[in-house]
Amino acid sequence: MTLVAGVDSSTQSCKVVIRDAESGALVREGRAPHPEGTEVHPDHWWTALQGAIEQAGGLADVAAVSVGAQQHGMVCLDENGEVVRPALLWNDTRSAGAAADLVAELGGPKAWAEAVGSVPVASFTVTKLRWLAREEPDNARRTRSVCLPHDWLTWRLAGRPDTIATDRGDASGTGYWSPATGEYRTDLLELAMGRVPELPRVLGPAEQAGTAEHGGALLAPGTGDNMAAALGVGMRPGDVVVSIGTSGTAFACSETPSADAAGLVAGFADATGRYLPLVCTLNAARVLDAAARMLGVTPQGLSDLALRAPAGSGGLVLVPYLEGERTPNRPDATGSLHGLRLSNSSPEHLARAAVEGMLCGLADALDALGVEPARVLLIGGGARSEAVRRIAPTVFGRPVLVPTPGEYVADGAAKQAAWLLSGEPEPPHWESGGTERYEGDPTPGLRERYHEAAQE
Ligand SMILES: Nc1ncnc2c1ncn2[C@@H]1O[C@H](COP(=O)(O)OP(=O)(O)O)[C@@H](O)[C@H]1O
Ligand SMILES: O=C(CO)[C@@H](O)[C@H](O)COP(=O)(O)O
Repeated sequence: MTLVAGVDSSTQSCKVVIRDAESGALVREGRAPHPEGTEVHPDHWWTALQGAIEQAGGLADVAAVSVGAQQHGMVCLDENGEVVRPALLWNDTRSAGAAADLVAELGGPKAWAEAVGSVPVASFTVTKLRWLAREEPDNARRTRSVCLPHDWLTWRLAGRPDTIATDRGDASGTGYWSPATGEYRTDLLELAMGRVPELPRVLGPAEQAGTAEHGGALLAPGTGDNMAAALGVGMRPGDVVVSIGTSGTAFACSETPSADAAGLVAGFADATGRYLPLVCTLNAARVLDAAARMLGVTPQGLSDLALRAPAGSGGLVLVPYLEGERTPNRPDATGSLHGLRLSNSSPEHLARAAVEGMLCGLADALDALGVEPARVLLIGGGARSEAVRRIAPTVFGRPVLVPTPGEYVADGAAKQAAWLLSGEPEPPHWESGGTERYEGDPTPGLRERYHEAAQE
């Protein structure tokens, strides 16, 4: 049996799956937590990766490895390859002002959408580099090269060779690489930083990034976590995937690049050579964590409570902007409760309002994609909640399919590794565990009440 490993180095944790390259059967797996915070030293990702690999029984018998990771994070390296400062993550909003400045300086949102497929908000790497140049000029001067979380981990697995590699998917989240042309826009980096640091080489979908320093496994290009999830879940044309992790994302696959001047849809590339229009919110699974904490219950307890309350939570609306928000672009917003009455002042109503509020944000994300999906697939840690699975169709106004709970980002990375080994033109097709279908009547007035509350 030839084994491949896939890594998901996402916001909250690192997961490793080891699968049979031929059938995709799961052989072993491991995981380790990441520290809290929106600014994290990459060494923590490396430590977690080592822990997860060890728990998964090591990589000694693995033929190829691929790393999927959280998108956008700014990793700055000095002339010796040392990390200049802790990475600013995708959910760090301190560069919101820099984003607004950059958008204005290039001539507005349309100019950015045409240049790189996306209008940058604080999540995008380019805005973090502008923030660095303005707020930490010494660190900006010491920065010789800039890369992303998955690029850095792949480079570390390779034993820190002279060059760093990335892929189309993750490059498309920088704000200085164009999915439409497949080229870096170094003029935009110049605009952000006043100079152009060294950048990773952008590999094709099944191109080799290197060889692991220990054990000699081949290293596949890796990609951003959403692109890896698309591959892992076996996305088909017409599918929309809604992922409820630390971020909430809704994405479709497309044969052509997109450029939304309204700035809601990020025009990413995917991990197969195609495109991945995507809408991202900052507030997803952690809204449920916060609600469970406030109510003093476990995630299971929150789900039980939410399912005991009436649809629409008796008019109670929770606007879930606990970390500010990215879509809509409201980096300084906070969460709020609306419509509180004696009749809905119960743990059950609050639990349901948290689930419904979080899902209303994702329903808007789904709508913003502007596609009529043939299937909506629900994945990510939050989809493990029974309440989320049962309430989602009543908020989205359409049935949802929930694949067997699993680590679809790590699985997609494992598929990339198997693809590299196969040398085939398309990634391997592995049998999936099937999906469970959830249906429910749309809740009257829910999204209207949410929109009214979110605008206050
Ligand atoms: N049964 C559950 N019910 C509700 N939330 C859950 C459940 N299991 C996991 N989660 C949540 O999923 C989140 C982690 O999801 P994950 O997709 O792994 O995130 P990320 O990829 O951003 O690190 C956590 O916030 C966790 O609380
Ligand atoms: O910023 C985005 C997408 O543009 C996020 O989706 C990050 O890629 C983090 O993902 P998770 O840790 O929530 O999976």
